[in-house]
Amino acid sequence: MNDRYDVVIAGAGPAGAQCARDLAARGYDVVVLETEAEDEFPRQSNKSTAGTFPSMMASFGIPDDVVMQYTDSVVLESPTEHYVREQPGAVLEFADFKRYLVADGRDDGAEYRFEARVTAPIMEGGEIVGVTYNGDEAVYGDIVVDATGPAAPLAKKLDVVDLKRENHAIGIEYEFEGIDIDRPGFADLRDAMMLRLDHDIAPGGYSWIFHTGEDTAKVGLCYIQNDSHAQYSREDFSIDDYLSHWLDTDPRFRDAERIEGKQHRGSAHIQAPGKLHTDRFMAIGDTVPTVDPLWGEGINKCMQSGRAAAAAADSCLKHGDIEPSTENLAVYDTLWHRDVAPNANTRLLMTQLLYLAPNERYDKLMQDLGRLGDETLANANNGSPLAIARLLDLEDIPLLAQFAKQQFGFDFDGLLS
Ligand SMILES: Cc1cc2nc3c(=O)[nH]c(=O)nc-3n(C[C@H](O)[C@H](O)[C@H](O)COP(=O)(O)OP(=O)(O)OC[C@H]3O[C@@H](n4cnc5c(N)ncnc54)[C@H](O)[C@@H]3O)c2cc1C
Repeated sequence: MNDRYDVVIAGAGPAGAQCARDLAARGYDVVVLETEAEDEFPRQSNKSTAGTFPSMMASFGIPDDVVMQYTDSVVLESPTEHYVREQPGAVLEFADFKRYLVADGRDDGAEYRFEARVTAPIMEGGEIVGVTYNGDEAVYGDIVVDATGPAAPLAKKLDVVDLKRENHAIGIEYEFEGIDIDRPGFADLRDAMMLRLDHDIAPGGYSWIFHTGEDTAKVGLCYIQNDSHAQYSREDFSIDDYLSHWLDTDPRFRDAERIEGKQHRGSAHIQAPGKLHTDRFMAIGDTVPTVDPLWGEGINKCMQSGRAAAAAADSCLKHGDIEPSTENLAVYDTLWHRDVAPNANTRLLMTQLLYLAPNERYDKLMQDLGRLGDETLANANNGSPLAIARLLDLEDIPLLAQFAKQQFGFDFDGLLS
């Protein structure tokens, strides 16, 4: 078996598989090492609700047959209010989507090795020249990419990422049938992706119902195990308990039944971007971490990061004599900050502020959104300070004070009294 490639990629998630597609399409020798077995792929890594938008489908040529349901709107819910935004989307069958990315990359010549668990970088002269997998097997490349998601075995060992425990977000989801998808008193969730801000259900996070057809939907929740979670959480409640509590108390689930085998679990780190690459090495997707902090949109972001890494690799490899050194791969960082996650730090602060707000403030936020309209939400979502300011009001001062104390250790109490 060949053990030398232009690029070695660890992990066949959306980020790694997209990076491989782009590199193979440009004619490079690329191998992807994936820890799971091919016949049941994806198993544990089948973790995503996979709600996405037409821009992702068009940019990456994703076919209709991996779509479970096209949607027309995104609904934001609070304990007693909701806000509907018309926005076309698609809920994918994540497993089909992952398998499609692998098959399409292979058609262009990408090589995949399944049951290949990457463990460590192989170093020569202080630079990574390959990786070991399954204990004593080795493969070498001019460039190595870590796309293993939160596992990040290479990026951690190379000190490219420092994933912090306090920034760890966990998520769980089941698929159901028998859901009352248009229940009086609630928003109509037909052809919708709904996100709910409600600390009784997801303390310091959010929950969701994504319609997948007729009376079926993906139902889940996630939260970051940080101060906001601690402030609103119940003692001894696990994430499974929160989901059970929601299912037991929301009338939309009264006749709902779980679809067997359709359970998804996963995690990601929600933290400020740091280093993304070093000599001969790039970290992409959730390894970095790339997932959008506010609404958990990871698929598009991760695939964009895979594309940016492929472009950076190409910019070195196509000339033959340009070393993939830290300096020469810096274009990856530039593309990441410009195209993949612009305003990442502002969005992170917004996220922390949002999840700190109490339930009553969420109700008011929905009313304000109804009044201010889609444009304010879209601009705030993109990190516009003006739009964010429009969504805040005088009643938020205590909240902002608490936020400042948590973030910067700055005590406003004296000023407010
Ligand atoms: C519950 C949940 C719901 C979500 N819902 C959405 C959503 O609706 N929309 C959206 O856009 N995003 C969503 N996301 C986020 C999105 O799924 C992730 O951001 C995305 O899957 C990350 O892609 P990735 O390729 O970086 O990593 P991953 O998807 O984590 O893929 C990593 C791959 O690497 C493999 N691997 C791991 N370790 C090793 C190793 N040592 N050696 C070799 N291979 C390894 C894994 O098996 C896996 O195949 C959700 C996430 C969760 C957890």
